[in-house]
Amino acid sequence: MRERVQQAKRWVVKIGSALLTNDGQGLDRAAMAVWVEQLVALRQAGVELVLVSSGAVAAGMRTLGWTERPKAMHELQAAAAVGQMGLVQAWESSFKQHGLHTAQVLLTHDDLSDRKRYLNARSTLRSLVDFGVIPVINENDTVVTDEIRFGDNDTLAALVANLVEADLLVILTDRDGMFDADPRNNPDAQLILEARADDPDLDAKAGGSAGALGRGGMATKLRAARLAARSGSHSVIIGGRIEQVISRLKAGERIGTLLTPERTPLAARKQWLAGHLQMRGALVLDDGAVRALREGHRSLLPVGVREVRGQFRRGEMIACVDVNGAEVARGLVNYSALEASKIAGQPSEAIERLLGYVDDLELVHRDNLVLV
Ligand SMILES: Nc1ncnc2c1ncn2[C@@H]1O[C@H](COP(=O)(O)OP(=O)(O)O)[C@@H](O)[C@H]1O
Ligand SMILES: N[C@@H](CCC(=O)OP(=O)(O)O)C(=O)O
Repeated sequence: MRERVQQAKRWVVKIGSALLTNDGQGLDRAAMAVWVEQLVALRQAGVELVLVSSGAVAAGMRTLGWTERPKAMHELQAAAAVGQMGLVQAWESSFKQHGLHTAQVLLTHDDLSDRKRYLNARSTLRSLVDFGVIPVINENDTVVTDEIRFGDNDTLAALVANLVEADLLVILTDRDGMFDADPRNNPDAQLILEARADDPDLDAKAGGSAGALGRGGMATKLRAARLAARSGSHSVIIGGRIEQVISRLKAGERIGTLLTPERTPLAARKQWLAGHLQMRGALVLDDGAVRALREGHRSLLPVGVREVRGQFRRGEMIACVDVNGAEVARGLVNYSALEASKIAGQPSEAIERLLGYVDDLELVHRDNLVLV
């Protein structure tokens, strides 16, 4: 089972508040340096990495000299604004010692529920990863209202795992993993080493609320693992203070709690694509493009499109049909109908000249394409 962890090519690593701030005593830079060392080694082993870092509120509280987590939203938001500064500075300076750079990405719920913003966030994160930069993500606490909060970064991390199509979500927390009862009240609780994410028996075990600093507790971590499993990602819930935790996970050691999905990432994503979206229009492909999709399993480039039918926006679902109107594939389109009609039949290098900008070189990326 642990070979899936070893083989995972794209990791999202989430670090909780309690862990990062050494139970509220301010950012634990020494611990951060140790994780960074291991994360750098992961990168060197070819793993693509996205970090989700909590701790803004906890770090801000410390800076402002507050000892108790405030309840009022505006106070929490103020603390987050103060704390986020130190948080990203600490990550940047730690990665910089290894010659790597970080990028701050602050997201709200709206950014991931709107298709267009979702695609934009996805391209930006992918580009950052391609440039060798480590995205450090947190919720945009200073602007969110109650209705649009993720609230806990476990959920945010799972949605990021969906967004970047990660094969592994690692949730680092202050316990060794998920136990069969809350270890705060049950000294005999046993660590769960492996389980199916969708196992209903887990719900009763992941009870209890969060610690004094975190927001989620184990229930949100379980929910996060289930969300990540929907796009085929494995999750590990594990203690961030375990010695060499990340390197040992990478080496396949059976530590922490591994929660497995029922399907592989691509199959899960494509099933979602095939079943869950309404078709908004169609692209008529020439024979070469039909072959490239069917036989080469390639992305659809504008050059192979003869005609654009219907009205659609970036991120919506369209059908790809051959010249006789027979459906070849369906997928999420990277350009609106108007933009698509301007670039249809043209090489991808011409997109910038024709539109004045380039979102993607493909009209439909093969990861977002299902053959029918
Ligand atoms: N079954 C369980 N196994 C492990 N921890 C649990 C369980 N149920 C509840 N918890 C509690 O969840 C806490 C971790 O959640 P939280 O405080 O939100 O941490 P983080 O800041 O890492 O997100 C643990 O300290 C633990 O007391
Ligand atoms: N965005 C918040 C994190 C929310 C939170 O507390 O998350 P977590 O500690 O992961 O349960 C912050 O940076 O303080």
